[in-house]
Amino acid sequence: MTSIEFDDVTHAFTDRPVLRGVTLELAEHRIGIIGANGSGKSTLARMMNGLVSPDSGTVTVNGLNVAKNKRKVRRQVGFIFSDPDRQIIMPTVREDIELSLTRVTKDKRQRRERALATLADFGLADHADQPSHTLSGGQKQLLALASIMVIGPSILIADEPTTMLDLRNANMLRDVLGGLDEQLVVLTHHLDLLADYDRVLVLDDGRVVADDEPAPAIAYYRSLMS
Ligand SMILES: Nc1ncnc2c1ncn2[C@@H]1O[C@H](COP(=O)(O)OP(=O)(O)OP(=O)(O)O)[C@@H](O)[C@H]1O
Repeated sequence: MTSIEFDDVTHAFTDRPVLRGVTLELAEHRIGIIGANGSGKSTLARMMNGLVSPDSGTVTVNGLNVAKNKRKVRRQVGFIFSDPDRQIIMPTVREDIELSLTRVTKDKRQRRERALATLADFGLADHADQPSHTLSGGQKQLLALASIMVIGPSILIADEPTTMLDLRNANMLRDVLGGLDEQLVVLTHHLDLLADYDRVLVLDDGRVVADDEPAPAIAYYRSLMS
């Protein structure tokens, strides 16, 4: 069982407060975070793997203070963004997965075997030797996800993972994310994505203003935006 805890976390960029005393314990399997542009969602998410550190308060992941244990935490917390091109590094699809696997095994043959098995798991088996930049947007996002999951994180944070995808690919990614056993935290403006999640938080101006099941949390957000 994984857990992410925020204890009275504040943060400001230059002088502008972005998070204002956030206290949370996130232990559910699938959690959504919604809120207006600039409400602080990405900042909150980036604190979960040490990309941003709090000005005051603490963030703890599986019992580890993130600010003091960034390396250990990053092995446990995977992160995907809207734009998979930010995460795809190698010329071919298989090589990209193999690069991630250098963190897991030194054995080249094992890396190749595991890369091919992972590509099959993520529906990319037929694309193993394709140049990564020629994949469709949906396939690129699957590759970015596969490259993260192959390292074996216990938590996945997805920051607007469907923003660049058409409806078919967004639905496909929703299903792939929904099938993961790992704890999942998704930030999104695609509210439908969260319909069967366990918990949805609404952020507004750096504060958690609703924390509920998806339907009431989304209804609250809609009322806030109207
Ligand atoms: N590196 C930075 N330097 C300065 N200001 C920043 C930085 N990162 C974020 N901000 C500011 O912090 C505020 C919160 O940004 P954040 O990205 O957390 O919001 P968000 O809720 O994820 O927004 P969106 O839905 O648009 O992605 C915004 O006003 C943003 O301009």
